[in-house]
Amino acid sequence: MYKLVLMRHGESQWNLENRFTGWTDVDLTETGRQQAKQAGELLKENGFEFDLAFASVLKRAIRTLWIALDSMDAMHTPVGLSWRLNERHYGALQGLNKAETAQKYGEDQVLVWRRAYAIAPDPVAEDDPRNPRFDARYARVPADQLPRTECLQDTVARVVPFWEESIAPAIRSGRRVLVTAHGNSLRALIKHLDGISDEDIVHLNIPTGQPLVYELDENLRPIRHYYLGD
Ligand SMILES: CC(=O)Oc1ccccc1S(=O)(=O)Nc1cc2c(c(O)c1O)C(=O)c1ccccc1C2=O
Repeated sequence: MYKLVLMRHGESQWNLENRFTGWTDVDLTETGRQQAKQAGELLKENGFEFDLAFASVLKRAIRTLWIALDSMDAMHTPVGLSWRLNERHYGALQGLNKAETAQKYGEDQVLVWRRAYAIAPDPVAEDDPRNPRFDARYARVPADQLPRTECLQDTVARVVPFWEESIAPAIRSGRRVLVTAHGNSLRALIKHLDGISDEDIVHLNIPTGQPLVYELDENLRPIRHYYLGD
């Protein structure tokens, strides 16, 4: 039996302001840092150790990992970063809060988007500064793979290959793996692991800063999962 630990980053500044964040590189709040520290302490108290950790290339996930590893006294753990673990790209919604979104697009459109699996918001324009192609951290990503908006289906389509190519092989080789990522990129991973339907996945909400432990059989099929600290 293998164990895999997933963790959503702690509270960020734009979580607090109820803004769509997506690929915007906002940092953790002090509360978010505390959550990461407590998660690390919980993992240590429960005897967890890791041989490898993964995170997105967004600082709120990386810092969550750093703080958790630090409180486990395990900052020597090798870390793999990938854009494929980034949060869902929210296109032109990035930066808007609840009022601005409703004002700009109307409540009806918001309700459609909330429940949709395969509908993406308006993309950021090619020359919009928010276009990932202008960000050095994505320089080595082929331009046709870089999103300017995403629906949840798009996020699943770019997270699952990372699972197949990087995370699953590490687990199969006997490494104990920790993944710190985002609400929708973890939804994508969990959808794949548990075989959750397109309709149901939009209702799955993963709490921030709480380690989620998956026990996997020899074929990496989930046997059970539980949150530490419950
Ligand atoms: C709790 C909250 O205030 O959520 C916000 C934050 C910013 C804008 C709108 C809202 S809301 O109150 O309409 N709720 C709200 C709104 C939305 C979503 C969502 O999950 C949600 O809970 C989406 O997933 C979502 C996904 C893709 C496009 C738009 C939305 C969206 O507009």
